[in-house]
Amino acid sequence: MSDEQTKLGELRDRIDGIDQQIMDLISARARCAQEVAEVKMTYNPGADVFFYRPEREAQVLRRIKEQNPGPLSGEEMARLFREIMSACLALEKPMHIAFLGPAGTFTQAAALKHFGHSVVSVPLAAIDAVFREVESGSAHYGVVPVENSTEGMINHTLDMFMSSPLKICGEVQLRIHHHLLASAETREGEIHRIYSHQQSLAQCRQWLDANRFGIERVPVSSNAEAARRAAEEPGTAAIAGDMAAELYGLEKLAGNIEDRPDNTTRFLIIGRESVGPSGNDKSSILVSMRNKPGALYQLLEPFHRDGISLTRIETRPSPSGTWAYVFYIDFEGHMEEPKVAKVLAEIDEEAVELKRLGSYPVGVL
Ligand SMILES: C=C(O[C@@H]1C=C(C(=O)O)C=C[C@H]1O)C(=O)O
Repeated sequence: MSDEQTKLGELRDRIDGIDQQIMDLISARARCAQEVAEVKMTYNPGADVFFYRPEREAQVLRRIKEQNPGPLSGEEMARLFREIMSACLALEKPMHIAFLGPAGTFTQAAALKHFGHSVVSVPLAAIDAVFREVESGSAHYGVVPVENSTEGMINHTLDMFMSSPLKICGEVQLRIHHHLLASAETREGEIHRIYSHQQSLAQCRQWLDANRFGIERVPVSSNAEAARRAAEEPGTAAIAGDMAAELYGLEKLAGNIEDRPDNTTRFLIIGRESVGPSGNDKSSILVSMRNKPGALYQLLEPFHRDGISLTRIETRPSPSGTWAYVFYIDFEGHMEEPKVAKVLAEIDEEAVELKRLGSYPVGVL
């Protein structure tokens, strides 16, 4: 045996030993999580016990990122632990997660990034269908897109909160990389039409103008639908992400064609239960004010006075009348914090309506 082979043999023996230890430890962890579930059931007999605790999971992942010794990056280590927690939780009851489908959308990628792969992900055709599925209890949680760094807010999602009783339970951000995709049978020169979702066409507008000028762009209901069509219709291409490319067996003609390299979409996790404080939280509210001078100032002043940072404010037309507005506001902090509770109580006195959409951990992954 050569020196190289001897050394490799030793290292592989060590890896085998370490793998055995990792497996034993993961199994011990899984048994602990099972015991947590038993304790929750014992102390809440007959209740519909929520095993999943978003604030606790956020704390676990944050600690992993902070204490990770390397050489793996904190993100990578947290991703591995995300999957371990997901598998442990699924021992009790795999969660059903409704998302804006079809299979292969960025929303599905966001759902799996947030919950890990040991969930049942349920594709639905529209944002309001995702809300209904969670409201009815058919799904435990839902995942919907809310804003994109290039294209702005997804108004349909914001407007759903005006009428829905659901809470925001979490957020997850996903870097969005778009590719120009076609089936193996389609040659580049034959492409006469490019399918994609409206948002994605907008996110790649400059690239398309510079590189595929004059080719028809056809908006469809999702990127996954675009990929499905490109797979079926010769002479067409799709703009979509890796998941859709893989699902429909498409080849990449050009990769990462989004105009802005930091192109990111933020998704919300919606559920029926409020989430407790995790130590690093955000909150969202909807407020409608009386239409009088200084109304917006009056709304924002208490936040400023108490040093609460707003992370987003968005204006939407109110469903109740022409030229009436509803403000959608995200800010730092949890509604159970006294300072936040005080500001919200003040706003409640002045507002026509204040709807608390929820407090939730700042996205960790
Ligand atoms: C174990 C618990 O239940 C679930 C599983 C977790 C885990 O595997 O670490 C964390 C939070 C919950 O989603 C718990 O509440 O601590």
